[in-house]
Amino acid sequence: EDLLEPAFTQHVGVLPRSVCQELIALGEDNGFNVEEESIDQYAPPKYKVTSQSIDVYERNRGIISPAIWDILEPWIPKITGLVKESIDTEVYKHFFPDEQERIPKLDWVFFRKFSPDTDRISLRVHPDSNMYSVNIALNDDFKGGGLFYLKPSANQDGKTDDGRPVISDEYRDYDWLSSQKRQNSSNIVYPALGTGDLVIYNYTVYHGVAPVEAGTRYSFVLFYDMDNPAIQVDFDNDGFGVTFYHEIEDVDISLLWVDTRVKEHPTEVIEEKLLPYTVYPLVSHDGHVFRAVISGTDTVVSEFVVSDTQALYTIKMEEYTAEL
Ligand SMILES: O=C(O)CCC(=O)C(=O)O
Ligand SMILES: [Fe+2]
Repeated sequence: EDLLEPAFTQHVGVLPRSVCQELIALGEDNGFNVEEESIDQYAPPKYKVTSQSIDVYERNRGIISPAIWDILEPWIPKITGLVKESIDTEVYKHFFPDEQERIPKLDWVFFRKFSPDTDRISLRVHPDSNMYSVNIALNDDFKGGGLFYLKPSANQDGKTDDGRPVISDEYRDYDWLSSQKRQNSSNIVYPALGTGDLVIYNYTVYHGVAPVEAGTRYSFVLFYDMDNPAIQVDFDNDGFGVTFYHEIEDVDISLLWVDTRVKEHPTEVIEEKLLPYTVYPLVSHDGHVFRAVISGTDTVVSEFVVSDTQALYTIKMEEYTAEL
C-alpha cells in the first residue's frame, strides 16, 4: 500500500544535556499540575485520565513559570529558526500571502510528564490544531513509550476540508494505543529521540505517545501559530452550540458523531451512557451528523443532522427502527 510521508523533521542535539537536566529538575521542583487532558475532551469517560503538565509561557498570559522560561528562553530564537526552515514556503505563502518573510509566532509552551506512577502514561493519536509544533525530548532513560507519528494511506477517498488526511478510526482511541510498543511498522514511525533532540511537525500530522512502561518521560511542547488559517473552518466560522437530551430510562443511550467525510462513515463516541433528564451541550457545525444508539449495540434510536436553527435535540425511543 502507498503511504503519505507526513511533514515531520528531526534535529539532533538542539538542547545540551545539561539544559535538559536542569529543566527536568525545575519541573519537578515546581510540580506538575494534574489536570484534565483537552485532547481527551470527547473520549469516553473510562479513558478520561488526568495529565501532568506545566504551562510555561502563553502569548496572551505571558510568562507563567519564570524559572523554567529563563532556562529555555535563550534557545527560543534557534528553535524558531528551525521551524521557519522546516516550512513549506509555497504552503506558507498561500496562508500568509501578505507576509512573505513571516516568522512563526510562538503562542504556547508547556512541559509534559508521562509516568506509570501517575494516571498519564500515553497520549492518543491526534493532530494538533496550531500550524507548527515543536516537541523536545528532555530525556531518553525510560522504557516503552515514545512519540510516534502515522503515515496515512496515499489512497485518500474521503477528502477532508482542512488539508488533513483521513486515517482509520481504529488509531484514535486508547484501546489501540494501549497495545503499542516502541516499534516501527510500515505506517507507524517512532523517531529515535535522544536527550535534547527535537522534532517539528505541522497540523496535518497524526501523532501520539505510546504507553511508558517504566521510568518517566519528559517532553517540552511549543505551539506556533495557534491562530491557524488552514483550519479556521474548525474553529469559529460556523461553530454553534447544540444540546442533546432524552428521557429514556429502560436502556442506556450513547451519542456518536458520524464522520460523513469518510466513505465508510466511522463513528466517534461523544458520550457513553447519557443520563436521562440531563442536558449534554456540544459545539458543532452545520450539517454534522449525530446518532443516538442503545449503548453497546448498533441499534439506532435517533439520528440528527444539526443546524444552527435548532438548539435542542431530543432523543426519542419510538423513533428507533433501523439496525444500520
Ligand atoms: O508529549 C508529547 O511528546 C506529545 C504532546 C502532544 O502531542 C500535544 O500536547 O499535543
Ligand atoms: Fe500533539
